[in-house]
Amino acid sequence: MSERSVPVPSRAPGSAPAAAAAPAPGVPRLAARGLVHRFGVTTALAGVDVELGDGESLAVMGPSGSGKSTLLHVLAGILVPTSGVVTLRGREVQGLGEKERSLLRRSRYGFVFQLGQLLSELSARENVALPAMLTGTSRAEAEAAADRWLAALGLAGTEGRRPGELSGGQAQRVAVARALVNRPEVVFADEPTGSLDQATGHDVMKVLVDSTRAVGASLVVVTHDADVAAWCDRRIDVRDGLVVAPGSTTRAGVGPRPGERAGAPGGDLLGPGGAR
Ligand SMILES: Nc1ncnc2c1ncn2[C@@H]1O[C@H](COP(=O)(O)OP(=O)(O)OP(=O)(O)O)[C@@H](O)[C@H]1O
Repeated sequence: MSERSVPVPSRAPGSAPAAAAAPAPGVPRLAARGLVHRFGVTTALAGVDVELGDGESLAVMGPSGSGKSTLLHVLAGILVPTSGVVTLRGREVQGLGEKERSLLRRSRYGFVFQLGQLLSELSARENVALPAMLTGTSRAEAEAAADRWLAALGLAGTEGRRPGELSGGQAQRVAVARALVNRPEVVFADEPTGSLDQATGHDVMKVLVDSTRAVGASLVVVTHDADVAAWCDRRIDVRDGLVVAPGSTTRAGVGPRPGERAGAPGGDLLGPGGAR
């Protein structure tokens, strides 16, 4: 798809800019070397190396218990690895304190998890606005940005609804909007379609991949589903805490995505008449 066809909302005035400097040539956006993570006597990661380029999407596959979620949590600074190094644009982050890691996660990363992650007492608008408010954007500006994101992802008219009043697919689109409202550098998604039927999961993956790419973010997707992994530029397989099939390409650059007609414009997230 054409990146220009994705209607990315402009940044709200006064909203927190991505904290990143311009990327240094040859430095991966996110990288890990020799990651080991143990939970007591269980070794969840046994020495993982991984790199993620600017704007690249990476699927992490593997059987249950192989270490996929642990890898995502360590890459995202949710967990501190037992040993090994994680760098964001060349800067080590695994040694940061909890407060700094929390700030890093809020301001430079976005997260999409399985269904049920939205705050049930808040409206769709408030759920999306929250990360912007947590990084210093005023409520009015954050909610205006939230409305733009919801409209861009095909959810105009649902702003005031609570998660319980949304379909599963709509709720995951709200989650994608929430992950992107701060224009993160990396989006981490753990089984983002895990609770959805195949057709709805396809729609959510399309929105996730297209909109993440449109803001220039890189994407890590943990999944059991090869169809979900096929949306990503690259795939790694994790077994027993090790990467066993690094770098196999699942979608050779420009080929149509699953279910997408060859030659069809892929990025019309707004539907007919919705582009601005
Ligand atoms: N908080 C924890 N405490 C103890 N052991 C844990 C914890 N989290 C994960 N583990 C163990 O670490 C290993 C890797 O778990 P992880 O959740 O990363 O696997 P996974 O590949 O994501 O699995 P699934 O696909 O089932 O979600 C497993 O043996 C798991 O039981």
